[in-house]
Amino acid sequence: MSFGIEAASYYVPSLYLEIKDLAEERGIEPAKLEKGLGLHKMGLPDVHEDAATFAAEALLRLIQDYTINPKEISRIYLGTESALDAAKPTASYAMQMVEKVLEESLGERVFRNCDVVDMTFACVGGVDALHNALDFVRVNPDKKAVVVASDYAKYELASSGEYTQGGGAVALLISAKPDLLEIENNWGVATESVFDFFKPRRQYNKEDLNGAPEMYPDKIEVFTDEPVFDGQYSNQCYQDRIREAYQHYKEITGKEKPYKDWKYLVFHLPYAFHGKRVFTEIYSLENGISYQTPNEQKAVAKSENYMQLINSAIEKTQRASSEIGNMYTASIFMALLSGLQTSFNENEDLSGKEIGFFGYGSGSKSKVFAGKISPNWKTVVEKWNLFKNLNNRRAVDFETYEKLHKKRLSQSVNPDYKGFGLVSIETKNPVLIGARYYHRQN
Ligand SMILES: CC(C)(COP(=O)([O-])OP(=O)([O-])OC[C@H]1O[C@@H](n2cnc3c(N)ncnc32)[C@H](O)[C@@H]1OP(=O)([O-])[O-])[C@@H](O)C(=O)NCCC(=O)NCCSC(=O)C[C@@](C)(O)CC(=O)[O-]
Repeated sequence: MSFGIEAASYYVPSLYLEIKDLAEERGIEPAKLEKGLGLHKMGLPDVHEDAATFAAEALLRLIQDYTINPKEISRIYLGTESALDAAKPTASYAMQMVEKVLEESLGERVFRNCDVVDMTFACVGGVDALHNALDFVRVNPDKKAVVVASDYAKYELASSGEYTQGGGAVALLISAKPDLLEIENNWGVATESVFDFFKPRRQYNKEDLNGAPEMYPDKIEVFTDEPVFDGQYSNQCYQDRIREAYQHYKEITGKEKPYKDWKYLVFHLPYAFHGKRVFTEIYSLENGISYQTPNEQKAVAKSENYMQLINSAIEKTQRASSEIGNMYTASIFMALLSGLQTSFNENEDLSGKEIGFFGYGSGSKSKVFAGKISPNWKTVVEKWNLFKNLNNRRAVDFETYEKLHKKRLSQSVNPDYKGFGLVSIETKNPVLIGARYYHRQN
């Protein structure tokens, strides 16, 4: 029996900022961001959007595009590091929004008996959700589970993370009928507790907080959506963890150079070119290439053989990331969608081809695993129109971007938006303070 991804959907917010506009305002050479890191556009949530609306959009599309009976979904595991509450899972908000839409046709509370939970380990939380969902269907082959990865990657203005911002969600149906990708049960894992990127509770004066200061006492301890991070150290941790997880994968599978069998190498992409920049280490180890300095490592990236590997196995998986930016937990899945959509558009036959995955989450953990493309993969991909949809978004100017970032806008940039949106956050009723209310605009 085989297990894996039966169907997949995504949601990307409809606003974006051109990276060259950001570069100009911040005094950064655009070529560094475009040619050095592979960034072109940065996806941005509108005023009414957050990780819960992203997740709800992706979940609803999954159900509608593939005519799934929601009552057959036994579990919804949501990977996120943009949780809206420290107790009530973001998955419960997303589930409720979708239930409301389905109410008319299917009756109240279609997810009444569904087991819904969030999973958090920075960017690898979505892969953890996938891993657990697969374990669940392997034990219960007649059941289905949904994985949603949803995040808003936000950094402090003018920080080195600012140009990598992005957001959105990917939803996957996991079952014993893997029409898209069959996933094997071998998981290379590497974990080390480090402080490369994290979101601690921090104390603020209420006037320094974004949003609605009237909601808060004078001093408040909150989790903010902007991380504490050390960019170059986080790159090093990412490189170390994927090397260790890949080594572990080799040990448990007995495969000698597994990457050579993989049609696509799908990485967690904090920015488009990250995978190809860090994989030089594993590539060198596998091919007996030694280097002493960072510059010598960079030279490996320019070698003819490595360039060939990038062109055939990595470049197509980067394309969506260049248009969106970091999606944290959803980035690795969007990289998969990007590669498959490109192959679909180019009429390639991927049936039976193997794909290798390199997940990473700061703090830190990596998971390396692999899957095989199913003969039916095109029937899943034909619903996506990924690049067409990315071309239909609305550009905002730099001033609007900064206002959105500082939460200084009270009206949506796109007042005619269609879809899920936050309507209000309770500020008065003491037993409901902070409760979030959503609706769907048709
Ligand atoms: C990612 C960094 C560190 C990048 O940091 P940086 O300082 O912006 O860039 P850099 O110096 O590392 O690289 C710039 C590249 O542009 C090139 N360049 C320079 N100028 C030009 C030019 N004119 N024309 C063409 N190319 C140019 C330059 O040569 C170099 O390319 P290379 O040669 O090394 O391949 C920064 O953006 C950052 O701090 N980001 C936030 C943290 C982050 O994304 N870390 C990534 C690893 S950790 C991770 O992935 C987890 C995460 C972040 O997603 C969170 C989670 O798990 O939840």
